[in-house]
Amino acid sequence: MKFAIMDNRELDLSQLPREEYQTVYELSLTDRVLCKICSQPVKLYLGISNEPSFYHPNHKENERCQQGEHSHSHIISPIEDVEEAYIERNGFRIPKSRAISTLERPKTPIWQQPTPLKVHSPFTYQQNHLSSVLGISLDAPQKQAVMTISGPLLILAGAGSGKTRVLTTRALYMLEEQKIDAKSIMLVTFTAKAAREMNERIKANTTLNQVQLNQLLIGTFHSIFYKILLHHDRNRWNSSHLLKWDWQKENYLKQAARELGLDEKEFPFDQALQQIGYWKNTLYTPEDVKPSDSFEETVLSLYKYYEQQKLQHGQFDFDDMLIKCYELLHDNPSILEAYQQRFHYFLIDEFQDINPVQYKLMKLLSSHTKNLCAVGDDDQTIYSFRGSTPSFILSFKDEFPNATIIHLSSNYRSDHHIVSSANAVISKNKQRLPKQMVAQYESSYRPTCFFPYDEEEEATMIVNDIKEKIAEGATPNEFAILYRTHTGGRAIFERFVQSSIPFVIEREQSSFYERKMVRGVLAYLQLSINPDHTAALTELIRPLFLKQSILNDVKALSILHDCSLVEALLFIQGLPSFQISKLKKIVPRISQLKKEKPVTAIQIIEKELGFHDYLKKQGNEGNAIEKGSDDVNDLKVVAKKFSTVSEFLQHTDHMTLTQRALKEQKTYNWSGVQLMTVHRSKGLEYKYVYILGAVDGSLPHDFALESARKGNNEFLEEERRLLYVAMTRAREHLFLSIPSYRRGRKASPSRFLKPLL
Ligand SMILES: Nc1ncnc2c1ncn2[C@@H]1O[C@H](COP(=O)(O)OP(=O)(O)OP(=O)(O)O)[C@@H](O)[C@H]1O
Repeated sequence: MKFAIMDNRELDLSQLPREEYQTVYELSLTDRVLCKICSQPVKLYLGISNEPSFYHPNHKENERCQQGEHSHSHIISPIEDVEEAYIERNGFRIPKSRAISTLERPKTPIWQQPTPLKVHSPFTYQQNHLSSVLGISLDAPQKQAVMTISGPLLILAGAGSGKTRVLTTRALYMLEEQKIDAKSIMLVTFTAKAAREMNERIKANTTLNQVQLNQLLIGTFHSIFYKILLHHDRNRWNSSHLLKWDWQKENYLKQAARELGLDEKEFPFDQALQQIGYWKNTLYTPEDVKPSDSFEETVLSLYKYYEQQKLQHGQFDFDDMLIKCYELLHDNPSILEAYQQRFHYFLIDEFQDINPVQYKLMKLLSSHTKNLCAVGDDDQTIYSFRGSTPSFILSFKDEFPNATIIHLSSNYRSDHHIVSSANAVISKNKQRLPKQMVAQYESSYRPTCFFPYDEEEEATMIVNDIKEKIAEGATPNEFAILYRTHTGGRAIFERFVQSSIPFVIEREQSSFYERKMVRGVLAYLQLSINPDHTAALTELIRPLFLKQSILNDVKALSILHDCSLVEALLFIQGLPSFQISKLKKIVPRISQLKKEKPVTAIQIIEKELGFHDYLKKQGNEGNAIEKGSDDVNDLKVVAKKFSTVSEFLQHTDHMTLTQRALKEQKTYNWSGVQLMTVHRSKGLEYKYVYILGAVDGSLPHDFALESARKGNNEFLEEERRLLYVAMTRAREHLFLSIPSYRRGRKASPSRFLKPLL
């Protein structure tokens, strides 16, 4: 049905501006929207596959009223309603009441049909000759990869081509057929999960007993090389000396910042830590670094201090596990020899993500036998910010001239249309080995783009689509929703919290509302409702450019003058005159904010209450990936859905507490729809995959576009690889969301998809 009544106003979906669909949808969930025919509550359908429409949850009622709407269509023609909605006064047409539907055609498209991606290459089935090795079926290149044991070997395994199957079968083949001593094999993975999986698969297929199996070394780089360090100096490398958490490292950086006279509250320490990690993983000591700008110059000073402090306190971090192990082996030939006597065969998974220190370690260890088998896909390098680089794959043949290179190019995971469109995307990268993945089957489904209005509607449409599919028999575990950055998952997380569908989110992820800038804006709103909100006042100190030490004065002043904490700001002594006049302007405005619509209140906070200046200052500090202004724009997208500040704050509190509770849960249920960043999805596969925000600015990320504008395409290529990884996670159904608006601004489809649209 296209018509409904809400608060005595008629809603006509052909006239309703698209930006209001989400609000009407949410109100329809609370029975505020009524059927035009029978006056019973109706819901708004907002999904992917069908056009939005009003419907009765009860099927019979729905049919009856639908027929009623058709037969009475002349009564409810939008034109007639338009006429009725106006009165003439002094020659002007004035609306009788504030109608939610506009009379002009909305500028945003009412509804755009989901569009399948154009797939240019037809499916040509090439039947692979499969044969069995130890009962595991393999195609010819897979088999060759399994059976090539001696010498350097690079297995270039495209997405879904059976890399994991090959690695585990290869290990089994070495143990079972070649009778190679388990002790002499080292298998390195990137994640503990991958290591566990390989272990289990090998265990399930081997005839070796547990003791023999335990001699096979399978682990992550960190676990393996940390064990070596521990073995050589248990005291020095005792885990109690490990700087495990970022906050521990940040403490050192903050100490250094204080000594350097940096404004501790303003500096992006997380970004600095990332930069230091990058230098360490590329084996750049503080002495080797040549800073390229003022930010790097500052970080270099912090880096020096950080390393000195660690040394003084006998501590180490995760990066040191690899660096110090490399130094140990490199500087002590006898120790290296001892390990070389034990290990003769080396297998490395996810070789495309190897960083210089990891590469050097493996090269050194395998230098005696050169039995180094690396499995990777240069198209899936997505960790360059940690120092990973595809260059080790690209130059493998130069490093090992007699290396065997095997290409696995059959994709067993995904349907032809998914493989073919992913091929079309990645083929535009320049820094890659040319190759094409070939699918093994074709289905009637096409990867599909759909066009929500914004992030909120995107989340609603996806959750409803999943509900429909579950009703048709799918299970929640078969779905994954992928986003570019953690903040990109905010709306979808909220929609899942409000739904009854089980879902799983990365556990360590903090709530969007706990981000620094968001906390800052919310503090104004919280103080507007409660001017004695101590935590909010603490947050407000930073955007007001006041010293944290002033907080105690403010508390004392509020007792002395018997006023609220906010009012006490006006009694602070000794401030420069510009700050006094600023506070005189800001303090009375804060209490008025609660009368505004939340989105208007945020605009006032930004423009009139000085938050914009604060943001600008933050923006200059080199935080390229996650800008504070983006967070504020995201917050405005949420705020738009609420009509009062207190409702909005209730929502933000509820979401923060829910996410905190998830984080703190002792037992965790891993079953449900998976919500994760694209980075996290690597190596995984799902029947249904939804990619959020396939628009410029999101995927590719803004910072990559910015970098490309300055002539550096490196990051843009990595963004394309991210999209490739995301698309190739899907087995049968792939949905790409192209919202018309993102962060409140008009968005355009990802440039990576343009050839396919
Ligand atoms: N020879 C084969 N016959 C049948 N199915 C296969 C074969 N090889 C791999 N597969 C299946 O293809 C899918 C992808 O395999 P796998 O996960 O090992 O790929 P991958 O190369 O690790 O993928 P990615 O790098 O994209 O994560 C799995 O479901 C696997 O069982």
